[in-house]
Amino acid sequence: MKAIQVGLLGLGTVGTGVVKIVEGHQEDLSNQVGSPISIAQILVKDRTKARGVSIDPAKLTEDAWDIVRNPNIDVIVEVMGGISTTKDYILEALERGKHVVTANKDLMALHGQEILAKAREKGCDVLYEASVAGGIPIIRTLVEGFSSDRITKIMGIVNGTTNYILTKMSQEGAAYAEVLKEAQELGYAEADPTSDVEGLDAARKMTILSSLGFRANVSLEDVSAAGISGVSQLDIRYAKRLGYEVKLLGIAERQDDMISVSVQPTMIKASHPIASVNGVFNAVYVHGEAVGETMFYGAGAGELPTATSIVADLVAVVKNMKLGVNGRQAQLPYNVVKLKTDEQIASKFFLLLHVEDRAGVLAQIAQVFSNCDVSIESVMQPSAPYKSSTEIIIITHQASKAAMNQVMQAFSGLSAVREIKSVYRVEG
Ligand SMILES: NC(=O)C1=CN([C@@H]2O[C@H](COP(=O)(O)OP(=O)(O)OC[C@H]3O[C@@H](n4cnc5c(N)ncnc54)[C@H](OP(=O)(O)O)[C@@H]3O)[C@@H](O)[C@H]2O)C=CC1
Ligand SMILES: N[C@@H](CC=O)C(=O)O
Repeated sequence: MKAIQVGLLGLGTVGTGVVKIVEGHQEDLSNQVGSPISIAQILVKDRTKARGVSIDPAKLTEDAWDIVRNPNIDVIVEVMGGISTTKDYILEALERGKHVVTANKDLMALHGQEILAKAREKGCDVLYEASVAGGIPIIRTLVEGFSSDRITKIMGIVNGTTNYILTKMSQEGAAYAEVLKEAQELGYAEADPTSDVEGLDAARKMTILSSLGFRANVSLEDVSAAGISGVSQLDIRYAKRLGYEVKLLGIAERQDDMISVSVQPTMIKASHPIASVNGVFNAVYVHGEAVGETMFYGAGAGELPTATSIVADLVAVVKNMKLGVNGRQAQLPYNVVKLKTDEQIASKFFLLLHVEDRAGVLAQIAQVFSNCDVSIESVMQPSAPYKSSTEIIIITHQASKAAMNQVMQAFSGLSAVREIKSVYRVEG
């Protein structure tokens, strides 16, 4: 039985997990696909570096082209990261008839359509389950499990690093910078963690999920993104007091042919199942017209959870090879959708304001909301232990983003409002 030859691009956190699972589960994998799977060559930056697995040094190369151009390699597993050069390797591998499995959301969010078009042309598979939500099989679920339904909402915690940070801030009062360092040490964060904390990693994942879920050509520029670097301990404490948790949520909504996709720190009702998703765990809530509410949960980052998705894709590729049906999964989006305007995007909002401590201020503030057609659900003036009488919290009823922008603008010209400390979308 001829072994399937795999070329592994990258032997970091995820690549090491791939080697462990392919080697540790060899018998089971081979029984499933009908051939042994062999990791024949591995790309690294530095061949002399100590590795977390024992590797025959003869398999290591520092030149990606050695692998991409090797005629004996059947499947390329790309876990090196990067965009431009990595895209060249993948396109060349496809040109040469090799199948590709990747965890690279940056690449798939930016150049997915081009890569999938090449895969179709060449009759090759490009599978990327690990690119979103680590060990949760959410891509397969959206593409296959929901093929019969029309998805109207995808809402999720899709970045493990930021969820780890927010959880530690919320449960242990830990300092942001310290926990970020921990998340890096645990192998959760991106090479440049700015993309985690500023919401770009989640935005890339939401681009992928909304394209697949809505079967539409959503691009990264369509996704508005904000991260967690401005979330304070005070915000988290007030959220808790009001019965909410602060989570970095990706939210994609569709109504007929109009969509909106965003990533932002959000206050979610503590009773919503997503509010109790903690640590490096991710969860994706999907609402379909027919199925109603569903939710998927699991580890969103880390060596073995991510490698599980990679190796599952590898198994799918090899099964397709046996059936001679590679390339059929690379379906291109066919729905033409338009982006909702700020007038059409609605949610509840939380505002923490620093206001002048004098009579009549609340009436002035209420007048601004009323002028902008935003109705107020509740107002709270925190008492001890949050005893500054100059802080007020307002939660609105559903309001459009455009109307809230008008409120903000009006506050910036109102001396009664000294500072807009925080504004959050509210869900649940
Ligand atoms: N970490 C996680 O939990 C998850 C990561 N991902 C994605 O998986 C991919 C890999 O992530 P991760 O394993 O964490 O990254 P690491 O930084 O841990 O590993 C990257 C690996 O690629 C090698 N490499 C990088 N650039 C080059 C290059 N130019 N030439 C040769 N080798 C190179 C490195 O070599 P060397 O070891 O010699 O430095 C290293 O082995 C990324 O796209 C990431 O976004 C997706 C889901 C979860
Ligand atoms: N940095 C990412 C890794 C997985 O995609 C995360 O924290 O979710």
